[in-house]
Amino acid sequence: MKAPVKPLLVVEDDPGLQSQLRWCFDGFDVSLASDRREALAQVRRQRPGVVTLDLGLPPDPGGVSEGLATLAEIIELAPQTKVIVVTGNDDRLHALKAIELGAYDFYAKPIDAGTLTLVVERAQRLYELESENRRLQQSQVDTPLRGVIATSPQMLHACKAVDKVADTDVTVLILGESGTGKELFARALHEKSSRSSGRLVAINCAAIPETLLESELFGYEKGAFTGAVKQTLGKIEHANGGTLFLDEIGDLPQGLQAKLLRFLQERVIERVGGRQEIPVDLRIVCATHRDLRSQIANGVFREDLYYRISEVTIRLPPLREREGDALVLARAFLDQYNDEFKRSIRGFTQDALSAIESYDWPGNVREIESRIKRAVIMAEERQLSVEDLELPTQADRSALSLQDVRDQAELCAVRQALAKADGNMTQAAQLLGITRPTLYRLLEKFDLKPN
Ligand SMILES: Nc1ncnc2c1ncn2[C@@H]1O[C@H](COP(=O)(O)OP(=O)(O)OP(=O)(O)O)[C@@H](O)[C@H]1O
Repeated sequence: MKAPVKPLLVVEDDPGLQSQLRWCFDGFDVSLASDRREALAQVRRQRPGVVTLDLGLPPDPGGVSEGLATLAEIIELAPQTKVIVVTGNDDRLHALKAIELGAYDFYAKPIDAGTLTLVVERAQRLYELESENRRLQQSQVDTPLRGVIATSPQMLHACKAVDKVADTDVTVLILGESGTGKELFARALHEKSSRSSGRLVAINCAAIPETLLESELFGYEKGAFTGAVKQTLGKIEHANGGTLFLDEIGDLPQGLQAKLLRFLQERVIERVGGRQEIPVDLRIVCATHRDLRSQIANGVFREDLYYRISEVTIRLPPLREREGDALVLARAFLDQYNDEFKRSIRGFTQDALSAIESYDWPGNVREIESRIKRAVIMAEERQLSVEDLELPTQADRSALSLQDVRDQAELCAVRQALAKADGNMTQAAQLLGITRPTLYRLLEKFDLKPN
């Protein structure tokens, strides 16, 4: 079997060295570039694993400014590529500068083809290992559902549930806090189902005023109300043959709950202002962040509708309860936004990793995504820090300890009581509802004087 071609880019402006280097790397597909523009064009085209880069390039062949600028741009464009800079003899200073900028290694002229080949092969091996590693990491986080990134057992369980119900027609209720991925799951469920060639029509029951929601869902006939100038189909009819996603079902007004229940039981609708029963064949997926059972107990959600919409319930846990998912999501969003904004940020500082793991993520995946996106755009260093992510540091977190909060409240109350009682200990103790000895102990604790 033929070994795969390994693209290698040689950036060198000396024609003599170009022809020497063109043939000396066995097993590599060598391309040549003699200046920055050509080099970047080749990197874009070939995506080489390794680049050898002469630092003395035109228009500054006697210096290093052009070579270093080319290096910086190659790393920006292809952060995974290993760049070996070729320097003049005895030019350690610039070689070290290049390493600081992100070069993988350096090699001093005069060129010895055998030694340079060894350096290039070693770089290529590392490049391949890292690529393989990334591929493996990616396959570990790939779940059976498109677009869903997760490694925690809780989320893999939810993915499996989607897999099992996708091809049935059962009504699915997806529960979870805001930003946990309910809509993402609804879309994945639709795509996996036999109705995927039909449409997925989504409607947010909380975002549309009650007066409009009925006609949005069921459509209306011409003349049904002022402004109904032509017959209009509703979301339910639009979803015929596909899936209807009712987001925030817990906010569906009670009058419409009865109408939806009727549709679920009989699978026919009547447009607003119409008399005709229209059969509709679709699958319903609902989602809510509300606790429907307590809404039933409070009389705001119909129990019969609840049983209809929850033939299968899938719970998406909040991010703080998913073991290991925050880090996996953070890395995946970093890759995504590096690509999107053409940045080359290489991971997170150790403090940032700890902060990501220990933060509560009240906005769940939506919050982690937007924090990483903002940080990728704004960051000035090569790694994202706690400050870039605007997450609480260890110091902030300990300042919020319950004991500190209690102490602060106690201190404030004691000061107020002493001020009101004008330093009279008996009165202050009465105001606080404690004994005088306890008040004395508090004064000692906070190093306060009665007056
Ligand atoms: N496991 C995940 N992997 C990748 N992206 C995710 C994941 N979960 C959620 N997201 C992304 O997070 C964002 C919020 O997700 P989504 O809108 O599905 O949440 P939701 O639970 O429906 O929120 P809400 O209740 O506020 O409508 C979307 O951009 C979505 O793509």
